[in-house]
Amino acid sequence: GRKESYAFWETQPVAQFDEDPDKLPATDGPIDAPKTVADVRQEPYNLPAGFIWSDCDVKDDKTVKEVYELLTNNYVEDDDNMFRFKYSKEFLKWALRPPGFRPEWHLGVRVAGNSKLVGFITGVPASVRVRQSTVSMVEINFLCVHKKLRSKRLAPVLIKEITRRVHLQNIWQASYTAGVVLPKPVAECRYWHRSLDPKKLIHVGFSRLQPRMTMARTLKLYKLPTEPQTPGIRPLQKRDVPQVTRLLTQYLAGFAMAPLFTEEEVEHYLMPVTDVIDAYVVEGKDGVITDMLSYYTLPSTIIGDDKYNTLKAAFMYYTVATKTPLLDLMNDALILAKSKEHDVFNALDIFQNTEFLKELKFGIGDGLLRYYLYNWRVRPAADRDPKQPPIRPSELGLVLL
Ligand SMILES: CCCCCCCCCCCCCC(=O)CSCCNC(=O)CCNC(=O)[C@H](O)C(C)(C)COP(=O)(O)OP(=O)(O)OC[C@H]1O[C@@H](n2cnc3c(N)ncnc32)[C@H](O)[C@@H]1OP(=O)(O)O
Ligand SMILES: CN(C)Cc1n[nH]c2ccc(-c3ccc(F)cc3OCCn3ccnc3)cc12
Repeated sequence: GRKESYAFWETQPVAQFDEDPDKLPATDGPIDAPKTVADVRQEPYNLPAGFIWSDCDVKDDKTVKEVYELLTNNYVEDDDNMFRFKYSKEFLKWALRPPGFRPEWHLGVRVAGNSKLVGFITGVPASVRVRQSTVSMVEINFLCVHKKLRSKRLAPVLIKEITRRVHLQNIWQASYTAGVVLPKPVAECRYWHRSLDPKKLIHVGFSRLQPRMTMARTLKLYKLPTEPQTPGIRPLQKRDVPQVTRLLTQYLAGFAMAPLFTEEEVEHYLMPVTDVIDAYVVEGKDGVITDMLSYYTLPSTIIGDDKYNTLKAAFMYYTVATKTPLLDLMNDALILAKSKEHDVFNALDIFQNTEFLKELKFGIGDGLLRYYLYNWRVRPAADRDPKQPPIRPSELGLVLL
Protein backbone atom coordinates (compact mmCIF):
# COMPACT_ATOMS: atom_id res chain seq x y z
CA GLY A 1 0.00 0.00 0.00
CA ARG A 2 0.78 3.68 0.14
CA LYS A 3 3.72 4.80 2.34
CA GLU A 4 3.72 7.76 4.75
CA SER A 5 6.68 9.39 2.99
CA TYR A 6 8.76 8.89 -0.17
CA ALA A 7 12.22 10.35 0.53
CA PHE A 8 13.38 9.86 -3.09
CA TRP A 9 10.13 10.29 -5.01
CA GLU A 10 9.29 13.54 -3.19
CA THR A 11 12.39 15.00 -4.88
CA GLN A 12 11.26 13.99 -8.39
CA PRO A 13 9.04 15.78 -10.95
CA VAL A 14 6.06 13.52 -10.38
CA ALA A 15 2.62 14.28 -8.97
CA GLN A 16 2.70 14.05 -5.16
CA PHE A 17 0.02 12.62 -2.89
CA ASP A 18 -0.17 15.76 -0.72
CA GLU A 19 -0.46 18.35 -3.50
CA ASP A 20 -3.45 20.72 -3.38
CA PRO A 21 -5.64 20.15 -6.47
CA ASP A 22 -6.68 23.83 -6.47
CA LYS A 23 -3.06 25.01 -6.83
CA LEU A 24 -2.34 22.85 -9.89
CA PRO A 25 -2.01 24.19 -13.45
CA ALA A 26 -5.23 24.05 -15.46
CA THR A 27 -3.74 21.96 -18.28
CA ASP A 28 -1.71 18.79 -18.80
CA GLY A 29 2.02 19.34 -19.26
CA PRO A 30 5.56 19.02 -17.86
CA ILE A 31 6.01 19.32 -14.10
CA ASP A 32 9.63 20.58 -14.18
CA ALA A 33 10.64 23.95 -15.63
CA PRO A 34 11.93 23.34 -19.18
CA LYS A 35 15.67 22.49 -19.36
CA THR A 36 18.13 22.02 -22.19
CA VAL A 37 20.76 19.36 -22.80
CA ALA A 38 23.37 21.97 -21.81
CA ASP A 39 21.89 22.00 -18.27
CA VAL A 40 22.32 18.23 -17.88
CA ARG A 41 24.97 16.93 -15.53
CA GLN A 42 27.81 15.62 -17.75
CA GLU A 43 29.26 13.00 -15.38
CA PRO A 44 27.53 9.82 -14.21
CA TYR A 45 26.10 9.73 -10.71
CA ASN A 46 28.33 8.17 -8.09
CA LEU A 47 27.70 4.57 -7.10
CA PRO A 48 28.65 3.30 -3.64
CA ALA A 49 32.32 2.22 -3.38
CA GLY A 50 32.99 -1.13 -5.06
CA PHE A 51 30.33 -0.78 -7.77
CA ILE A 52 30.67 0.41 -11.38
CA TRP A 53 28.30 1.39 -14.17
CA SER A 54 28.16 -0.96 -17.15
CA ASP A 55 26.22 -0.60 -20.43
CA CYS A 56 24.68 -4.02 -21.21
CA ASP A 57 24.49 -4.74 -24.94
CA VAL A 58 21.80 -7.44 -25.08
CA LYS A 59 22.92 -8.36 -28.61
CA ASP A 60 26.02 -9.87 -27.00
CA ASP A 61 25.10 -13.43 -25.93
CA LYS A 62 27.32 -13.34 -22.85
CA THR A 63 25.72 -10.09 -21.65
CA VAL A 64 22.12 -11.08 -22.31
CA LYS A 65 22.82 -14.28 -20.33
CA GLU A 66 24.02 -12.16 -17.36
CA VAL A 67 20.92 -9.95 -17.57
CA TYR A 68 18.71 -13.03 -17.92
CA GLU A 69 20.25 -14.63 -14.81
CA LEU A 70 20.02 -11.47 -12.71
CA LEU A 71 16.32 -11.12 -13.56
CA THR A 72 15.56 -14.85 -13.27
CA ASN A 73 16.84 -14.85 -9.68
CA ASN A 74 15.97 -11.33 -8.50
CA TYR A 75 13.07 -9.84 -10.51
CA VAL A 76 9.35 -9.35 -9.73
CA GLU A 77 7.55 -11.88 -7.56
CA ASP A 78 3.85 -12.08 -6.71
CA ASP A 79 2.79 -10.93 -3.24
CA ASP A 80 2.99 -14.49 -1.86
CA ASN A 81 6.47 -15.09 -3.32
CA MET A 82 5.22 -18.20 -5.12
CA PHE A 83 6.14 -17.04 -8.67
CA ARG A 84 8.92 -14.90 -10.16
CA PHE A 85 8.92 -13.53 -13.70
CA LYS A 86 11.45 -15.33 -15.92
CA TYR A 87 11.81 -13.19 -19.06
CA SER A 88 13.64 -15.29 -21.67
CA LYS A 89 16.85 -14.15 -23.41
CA GLU A 90 15.00 -13.91 -26.74
CA PHE A 91 12.29 -11.83 -25.03
CA LEU A 92 14.89 -9.41 -23.62
CA LYS A 93 16.51 -8.96 -27.06
CA TRP A 94 13.04 -8.25 -28.52
CA ALA A 95 11.89 -5.91 -25.75
CA LEU A 96 15.13 -3.92 -25.55
CA ARG A 97 16.05 -3.41 -29.21
CA PRO A 98 13.07 -1.62 -30.80
CA PRO A 99 13.66 1.08 -33.44
CA GLY A 100 15.72 3.90 -31.93
CA PHE A 101 17.05 1.89 -28.98
CA ARG A 102 20.25 3.11 -27.31
CA PRO A 103 22.74 0.72 -25.64
CA GLU A 104 23.55 3.33 -22.97
CA TRP A 105 19.94 2.98 -21.83
CA HIS A 106 20.53 -0.71 -20.98
CA LEU A 107 22.17 0.29 -17.74
CA GLY A 108 23.85 -2.22 -15.44
CA VAL A 109 25.67 -2.07 -12.11
CA ARG A 110 28.56 -4.46 -11.60
CA VAL A 111 30.72 -5.36 -8.59
CA ALA A 112 34.11 -3.77 -9.31
CA GLY A 113 36.09 -6.80 -8.07
CA ASN A 114 34.48 -9.65 -10.01
CA SER A 115 32.26 -7.83 -12.57
CA LYS A 116 29.13 -9.60 -11.30
CA LEU A 117 25.97 -7.92 -12.59
CA VAL A 118 23.93 -6.88 -9.54
CA GLY A 119 21.74 -4.05 -10.79
CA PHE A 120 19.86 -3.14 -13.96
CA ILE A 121 17.41 -0.64 -15.44
CA THR A 122 16.36 0.02 -19.06
CA GLY A 123 14.77 2.67 -21.22
CA VAL A 124 13.45 2.34 -24.77
CA PRO A 125 12.15 5.27 -26.85
CA ALA A 126 8.42 5.64 -27.46
CA SER A 127 6.07 8.31 -28.67
CA VAL A 128 2.98 8.27 -26.47
CA ARG A 129 -0.15 10.36 -26.88
CA VAL A 130 -1.53 11.51 -23.52
CA ARG A 131 -4.94 12.97 -24.25
CA GLN A 132 -4.25 15.63 -26.91
CA SER A 133 -0.49 15.80 -26.32
CA THR A 134 2.09 13.78 -28.26
CA VAL A 135 4.92 13.17 -25.82
CA SER A 136 8.36 11.84 -26.74
CA MET A 137 9.31 9.51 -23.88
CA VAL A 138 11.24 6.52 -22.78
CA GLU A 139 9.51 3.47 -21.35
CA ILE A 140 11.41 2.42 -18.24
CA ASN A 141 11.52 -1.25 -17.32
CA PHE A 142 13.52 -4.11 -15.80
CA LEU A 143 14.58 -2.15 -12.70
CA CYS A 144 16.26 -4.81 -10.61
CA VAL A 145 18.67 -4.90 -7.64
CA HIS A 146 20.13 -8.23 -6.53
CA LYS A 147 18.35 -9.62 -3.45
CA LYS A 148 21.57 -9.36 -1.43
CA LEU A 149 21.82 -5.59 -2.10
CA ARG A 150 18.28 -4.50 -1.30
CA SER A 151 17.34 -1.50 0.88
CA LYS A 152 20.70 0.22 0.27
CA ARG A 153 19.15 3.06 -1.79
CA LEU A 154 20.64 1.69 -5.03
CA ALA A 155 17.33 2.07 -6.91
CA PRO A 156 17.29 5.90 -6.67
CA VAL A 157 20.84 6.00 -8.08
CA LEU A 158 19.84 3.72 -10.99
CA ILE A 159 16.79 5.91 -11.64
CA LYS A 160 18.76 9.19 -11.47
CA GLU A 161 21.47 7.87 -13.80
CA ILE A 162 19.08 6.60 -16.46
CA THR A 163 17.19 9.90 -16.15
CA ARG A 164 20.46 11.79 -16.77
CA ARG A 165 21.26 9.65 -19.82
CA VAL A 166 17.77 10.17 -21.25
CA HIS A 167 17.99 13.95 -20.62
CA LEU A 168 21.24 13.98 -22.64
CA GLN A 169 19.11 12.93 -25.64
CA ASN A 170 16.70 15.83 -25.04
CA ILE A 171 13.91 13.59 -23.77
CA TRP A 172 12.19 14.81 -20.56
CA GLN A 173 9.33 12.38 -19.96
CA ALA A 174 8.96 8.67 -19.19
CA SER A 175 6.26 6.04 -18.64
CA TYR A 176 6.51 3.02 -16.40
CA THR A 177 4.26 0.54 -14.60
CA ALA A 178 4.66 -1.19 -11.27
CA GLY A 179 2.72 -3.30 -8.82
CA VAL A 180 3.80 -0.99 -5.98
CA VAL A 181 2.25 2.37 -5.02
CA LEU A 182 4.51 5.35 -5.83
CA PRO A 183 3.75 9.05 -6.29
CA LYS A 184 1.49 9.04 -8.16
CA PRO A 185 -0.52 6.66 -10.34
CA VAL A 186 -1.94 8.12 -13.54
CA ALA A 187 -4.04 4.95 -13.80
CA GLU A 188 -4.57 1.77 -11.77
CA CYS A 189 -5.70 -1.43 -13.43
CA ARG A 190 -6.51 -5.00 -12.38
CA TYR A 191 -5.08 -8.11 -13.94
CA TRP A 192 -7.24 -11.14 -14.80
CA HIS A 193 -6.25 -14.74 -15.50
CA ARG A 194 -7.91 -17.34 -17.78
CA SER A 195 -6.95 -20.94 -16.94
CA LEU A 196 -5.70 -22.96 -19.92
CA ASP A 197 -4.21 -25.89 -17.96
CA PRO A 198 -6.34 -25.87 -14.80
CA LYS A 199 -4.87 -29.12 -13.49
CA LYS A 200 -1.32 -27.69 -13.45
CA LEU A 201 -2.51 -24.32 -12.09
CA ILE A 202 -4.25 -26.02 -9.19
CA HIS A 203 -1.26 -28.32 -8.55
CA VAL A 204 1.16 -25.39 -8.25
CA GLY A 205 -1.22 -23.26 -6.19
CA PHE A 206 -1.88 -20.58 -8.83
CA SER A 207 -5.59 -21.49 -8.68
CA ARG A 208 -7.78 -23.45 -6.29
CA LEU A 209 -10.45 -26.04 -7.07
CA GLN A 210 -13.72 -24.12 -6.69
CA PRO A 211 -16.09 -25.30 -3.90
CA ARG A 212 -18.50 -28.02 -5.12
CA MET A 213 -16.43 -28.44 -8.33
CA THR A 214 -14.63 -31.70 -9.15
CA MET A 215 -11.40 -31.71 -11.15
CA ALA A 216 -13.26 -33.41 -14.03
CA ARG A 217 -15.88 -30.63 -14.03
CA THR A 218 -13.11 -27.99 -13.85
CA LEU A 219 -11.29 -29.46 -16.87
CA LYS A 220 -14.57 -29.44 -18.82
CA LEU A 221 -15.28 -25.83 -17.84
CA TYR A 222 -11.98 -24.55 -19.28
CA LYS A 223 -11.78 -26.91 -22.30
CA LEU A 224 -11.06 -25.19 -25.65
CA PRO A 225 -11.07 -26.32 -29.31
CA THR A 226 -7.66 -27.16 -30.75
CA GLU A 227 -8.02 -24.79 -33.75
CA PRO A 228 -9.05 -21.11 -33.98
CA GLN A 229 -12.62 -20.57 -35.19
CA THR A 230 -12.45 -17.25 -37.12
CA PRO A 231 -12.36 -17.80 -40.92
CA GLY A 232 -9.29 -16.17 -42.47
CA ILE A 233 -7.24 -15.95 -39.27
CA ARG A 234 -3.50 -16.47 -39.86
CA PRO A 235 -0.12 -15.40 -38.42
CA LEU A 236 0.86 -11.79 -39.15
CA GLN A 237 3.38 -11.42 -41.97
CA LYS A 238 5.66 -8.55 -42.96
CA ARG A 239 3.37 -7.65 -45.90
CA ASP A 240 0.53 -6.97 -43.38
CA VAL A 241 2.46 -4.24 -41.54
CA PRO A 242 1.06 -1.21 -43.45
CA GLN A 243 -2.57 -2.33 -42.98
CA VAL A 244 -2.02 -3.37 -39.35
CA THR A 245 -0.37 -0.03 -38.59
CA ARG A 246 -3.42 1.80 -39.95
CA LEU A 247 -5.85 -0.52 -38.12
CA LEU A 248 -3.99 -0.12 -34.82
CA THR A 249 -3.51 3.65 -35.18
CA GLN A 250 -7.23 4.20 -35.77
CA TYR A 251 -8.18 1.98 -32.85
CA LEU A 252 -5.69 3.49 -30.35
CA ALA A 253 -6.90 7.02 -31.22
CA GLY A 254 -9.96 6.22 -29.05
CA PHE A 255 -7.97 5.98 -25.79
CA ALA A 256 -6.72 8.71 -23.43
CA MET A 257 -3.19 7.27 -23.34
CA ALA A 258 -1.76 5.14 -26.14
CA PRO A 259 1.44 4.69 -28.17
CA LEU A 260 1.87 6.26 -31.61
CA PHE A 261 3.40 3.41 -33.63
CA THR A 262 5.42 3.85 -36.82
CA GLU A 263 5.37 0.99 -39.35
CA GLU A 264 8.90 0.12 -38.19
CA GLU A 265 7.68 -0.16 -34.60
CA VAL A 266 4.66 -2.27 -35.63
CA GLU A 267 7.00 -4.57 -37.52
CA HIS A 268 9.39 -4.84 -34.57
CA TYR A 269 6.76 -5.33 -31.87
CA LEU A 270 4.31 -7.55 -33.77
CA MET A 271 6.29 -9.77 -36.16
CA PRO A 272 6.03 -13.21 -34.53
CA VAL A 273 9.05 -14.51 -32.58
CA THR A 274 8.65 -18.07 -31.28
CA ASP A 275 7.89 -18.16 -27.56
CA VAL A 276 8.17 -14.36 -27.35
CA ILE A 277 5.46 -12.63 -29.40
CA ASP A 278 2.53 -14.09 -31.35
CA ALA A 279 0.37 -11.93 -33.63
CA TYR A 280 -2.49 -12.98 -35.92
CA VAL A 281 -4.58 -11.13 -38.48
CA VAL A 282 -8.03 -11.83 -39.93
CA GLU A 283 -7.90 -11.39 -43.68
CA GLY A 284 -11.29 -10.80 -45.31
CA LYS A 285 -12.23 -10.49 -48.98
CA ASP A 286 -9.69 -8.94 -51.40
CA GLY A 287 -6.90 -9.11 -48.78
CA VAL A 288 -8.40 -6.55 -46.36
CA ILE A 289 -7.21 -7.04 -42.77
CA THR A 290 -10.25 -6.50 -40.54
CA ASP A 291 -8.94 -7.64 -37.13
CA MET A 292 -5.73 -8.51 -35.32
CA LEU A 293 -4.78 -10.14 -32.04
CA SER A 294 -1.45 -10.48 -30.23
CA TYR A 295 -0.06 -11.81 -26.96
CA TYR A 296 3.45 -12.17 -25.55
CA THR A 297 4.95 -15.13 -23.69
CA LEU A 298 6.36 -14.45 -20.21
CA PRO A 299 7.09 -17.52 -18.08
CA SER A 300 7.38 -17.44 -14.31
CA THR A 301 9.54 -19.59 -12.07
CA ILE A 302 7.36 -21.62 -9.72
CA ILE A 303 9.26 -21.11 -6.46
CA GLY A 304 9.45 -24.43 -4.61
CA ASP A 305 6.99 -26.76 -6.35
CA ASP A 306 7.92 -30.46 -6.28
CA LYS A 307 6.71 -31.34 -9.79
CA TYR A 308 6.79 -28.19 -11.98
CA ASN A 309 9.49 -25.49 -12.30
CA THR A 310 7.89 -23.07 -14.76
CA LEU A 311 4.50 -21.52 -15.44
CA LYS A 312 4.08 -20.57 -19.11
CA ALA A 313 1.87 -17.46 -19.29
CA ALA A 314 0.50 -15.55 -22.26
CA PHE A 315 -0.13 -11.83 -21.75
CA MET A 316 -2.65 -10.04 -23.96
CA TYR A 317 -0.96 -7.45 -26.17
CA TYR A 318 -2.39 -5.11 -28.87
CA THR A 319 -5.68 -6.46 -30.25
CA VAL A 320 -8.17 -4.79 -32.62
CA ALA A 321 -11.61 -6.13 -33.61
CA THR A 322 -13.46 -4.21 -36.31
CA LYS A 323 -15.42 -7.03 -38.04
CA THR A 324 -15.02 -10.13 -35.83
CA PRO A 325 -16.73 -9.70 -32.43
CA LEU A 326 -14.04 -8.98 -29.78
CA LEU A 327 -15.37 -11.94 -27.76
CA ASP A 328 -14.75 -14.35 -30.67
CA LEU A 329 -11.35 -12.84 -31.46
CA MET A 330 -10.23 -13.22 -27.84
CA ASN A 331 -11.60 -16.77 -27.71
CA ASP A 332 -9.29 -17.51 -30.64
CA ALA A 333 -6.41 -15.93 -28.68
CA LEU A 334 -7.12 -18.39 -25.85
CA ILE A 335 -7.28 -21.30 -28.31
CA LEU A 336 -3.98 -20.30 -29.95
CA ALA A 337 -2.20 -19.78 -26.60
CA LYS A 338 -3.45 -23.16 -25.37
CA SER A 339 -2.30 -24.82 -28.60
CA LYS A 340 1.18 -23.43 -27.88
CA GLU A 341 1.31 -24.99 -24.40
CA HIS A 342 0.53 -21.86 -22.34
CA ASP A 343 -0.84 -22.65 -18.87
CA VAL A 344 -2.68 -19.36 -18.34
CA PHE A 345 -3.73 -16.30 -20.37
CA ASN A 346 -3.39 -12.94 -18.57
CA ALA A 347 -5.15 -9.69 -19.44
CA LEU A 348 -5.52 -6.28 -17.82
CA ASP A 349 -8.90 -4.54 -17.52
CA ILE A 350 -7.66 -1.89 -19.98
CA PHE A 351 -8.77 -1.38 -23.64
CA GLN A 352 -12.34 -2.76 -23.95
CA ASN A 353 -11.36 -5.89 -22.06
CA THR A 354 -14.19 -5.77 -19.53
CA GLU A 355 -16.45 -6.73 -22.47
CA PHE A 356 -15.05 -10.28 -22.52
CA LEU A 357 -13.20 -11.02 -19.25
CA LYS A 358 -16.07 -12.65 -17.36
CA GLU A 359 -17.74 -14.24 -20.38
CA LEU A 360 -14.47 -15.96 -21.40
CA LYS A 361 -14.03 -17.29 -17.84
CA PHE A 362 -11.18 -15.04 -16.66
CA GLY A 363 -10.82 -14.82 -12.89
CA ILE A 364 -9.74 -11.57 -11.25
CA GLY A 365 -6.13 -11.43 -10.01
CA ASP A 366 -5.02 -10.43 -6.53
CA GLY A 367 -3.25 -7.18 -7.29
CA LEU A 368 -3.14 -3.91 -9.20
CA LEU A 369 -0.82 -2.72 -11.91
CA ARG A 370 -0.19 1.02 -11.61
CA TYR A 371 0.73 3.27 -14.58
CA TYR A 372 3.05 6.24 -14.02
CA LEU A 373 4.33 9.21 -16.00
CA TYR A 374 7.56 11.00 -15.14
CA ASN A 375 7.52 14.82 -15.50
CA TRP A 376 4.06 14.94 -17.03
CA ARG A 377 0.99 16.18 -15.18
CA VAL A 378 -2.35 14.72 -16.16
CA ARG A 379 -5.27 16.77 -14.90
CA PRO A 380 -8.21 14.91 -13.38
CA ALA A 381 -11.07 14.67 -15.88
CA ALA A 382 -14.03 16.92 -15.08
CA ASP A 383 -16.33 13.95 -14.48
CA ARG A 384 -13.76 12.17 -12.29
CA ASP A 385 -13.40 11.96 -8.52
CA PRO A 386 -10.10 13.86 -7.91
CA LYS A 387 -9.14 11.15 -5.38
CA GLN A 388 -9.10 8.60 -8.26
CA PRO A 389 -6.23 8.44 -10.77
CA PRO A 390 -7.03 10.76 -13.70
CA ILE A 391 -7.19 8.02 -16.34
CA ARG A 392 -9.65 5.08 -16.12
CA PRO A 393 -8.49 1.56 -17.09
CA SER A 394 -10.95 1.59 -20.03
CA GLU A 395 -9.25 4.77 -21.30
CA LEU A 396 -5.83 3.04 -21.37
CA GLY A 397 -4.47 1.84 -24.70
CA LEU A 398 -0.83 1.26 -23.62
CA VAL A 399 0.84 -2.02 -22.64
CA LEU A 400 4.33 -2.08 -21.07
CA LEU A 401 6.15 -5.41 -21.13
C1 LIG B 1 12.98 11.54 -18.44
C2 LIG B 1 13.39 10.05 -18.20
C3 LIG B 1 13.05 9.54 -16.81
C4 LIG B 1 13.41 8.04 -16.65
C5 LIG B 1 13.11 7.53 -15.23
C6 LIG B 1 11.59 7.51 -14.95
C7 LIG B 1 11.32 6.92 -13.51
C8 LIG B 1 11.50 5.35 -13.55
C9 LIG B 1 11.28 4.73 -12.18
C10 LIG B 1 11.57 3.23 -12.18
C11 LIG B 1 10.44 2.42 -12.81
C12 LIG B 1 10.75 0.93 -12.83
C13 LIG B 1 9.66 0.17 -13.58
C14 LIG B 1 9.92 -1.31 -13.67
O1 LIG B 1 11.06 -1.74 -13.81
C15 LIG B 1 8.72 -2.27 -13.55
S1 LIG B 1 8.28 -2.42 -11.77
C16 LIG B 1 9.38 -3.75 -11.31
C17 LIG B 1 10.49 -3.25 -10.38
N1 LIG B 1 11.40 -4.35 -10.05
C18 LIG B 1 11.12 -5.29 -9.14
O2 LIG B 1 10.12 -5.25 -8.47
C19 LIG B 1 12.15 -6.40 -9.03
C20 LIG B 1 12.34 -6.87 -7.59
N2 LIG B 1 12.68 -5.75 -6.71
C21 LIG B 1 13.90 -5.14 -6.77
O3 LIG B 1 14.77 -5.47 -7.57
C22 LIG B 1 14.11 -3.97 -5.82
O4 LIG B 1 13.22 -4.09 -4.75
C23 LIG B 1 13.91 -2.60 -6.50
C24 LIG B 1 15.05 -2.39 -7.52
C25 LIG B 1 12.56 -2.52 -7.18
C26 LIG B 1 14.01 -1.50 -5.43
O5 LIG B 1 15.27 -1.61 -4.77
P1 LIG B 1 15.31 -1.77 -3.17
O6 LIG B 1 16.67 -2.26 -2.80
O7 LIG B 1 14.12 -2.55 -2.74
O8 LIG B 1 15.07 -0.25 -2.61
P2 LIG B 1 16.18 0.90 -2.51
O9 LIG B 1 17.24 0.72 -3.52
O10 LIG B 1 16.61 0.99 -1.08
O11 LIG B 1 15.32 2.18 -2.91
C27 LIG B 1 14.09 2.46 -2.24
C28 LIG B 1 13.38 3.48 -3.08
O12 LIG B 1 13.01 2.89 -4.34
C29 LIG B 1 11.61 3.07 -4.54
N3 LIG B 1 11.07 1.96 -5.32
C30 LIG B 1 10.84 0.70 -4.91
N4 LIG B 1 10.34 -0.04 -5.91
C31 LIG B 1 10.26 0.78 -7.00
C32 LIG B 1 9.81 0.62 -8.35
N5 LIG B 1 9.32 -0.57 -8.79
N6 LIG B 1 9.85 1.68 -9.19
C33 LIG B 1 10.30 2.87 -8.76
N7 LIG B 1 10.75 3.10 -7.48
C34 LIG B 1 10.73 2.06 -6.62
C35 LIG B 1 11.03 3.11 -3.14
O13 LIG B 1 9.75 3.74 -3.17
C36 LIG B 1 12.09 3.96 -2.42
O14 LIG B 1 11.92 5.31 -2.75
P3 LIG B 1 11.21 6.30 -1.66
O15 LIG B 1 12.18 6.44 -0.54
O16 LIG B 1 10.94 7.58 -2.41
O17 LIG B 1 9.95 5.58 -1.26
C1 LIG C 1 4.44 -4.92 -16.61
N1 LIG C 1 5.89 -5.05 -16.34
C2 LIG C 1 6.49 -3.74 -15.94
C3 LIG C 1 6.23 -6.17 -15.44
C4 LIG C 1 5.74 -5.99 -14.03
N2 LIG C 1 6.40 -5.31 -13.07
N3 LIG C 1 5.67 -5.35 -11.91
C5 LIG C 1 4.52 -6.08 -12.11
C6 LIG C 1 3.45 -6.41 -11.31
C7 LIG C 1 2.40 -7.17 -11.83
C8 LIG C 1 2.43 -7.55 -13.19
C9 LIG C 1 1.32 -8.33 -13.79
C10 LIG C 1 0.75 -7.87 -14.98
C11 LIG C 1 -0.26 -8.60 -15.57
C12 LIG C 1 -0.69 -9.80 -14.96
F1 LIG C 1 -1.67 -10.50 -15.52
C13 LIG C 1 -0.10 -10.28 -13.76
C14 LIG C 1 0.90 -9.52 -13.18
O1 LIG C 1 1.53 -9.88 -12.02
C15 LIG C 1 0.89 -10.92 -11.26
C16 LIG C 1 1.71 -11.04 -9.98
N4 LIG C 1 3.02 -11.58 -10.34
C17 LIG C 1 4.13 -10.85 -10.35
C18 LIG C 1 5.14 -11.74 -10.71
N5 LIG C 1 4.59 -12.95 -10.92
C19 LIG C 1 3.27 -12.84 -10.71
C20 LIG C 1 3.50 -7.23 -14.01
C21 LIG C 1 4.54 -6.49 -13.47
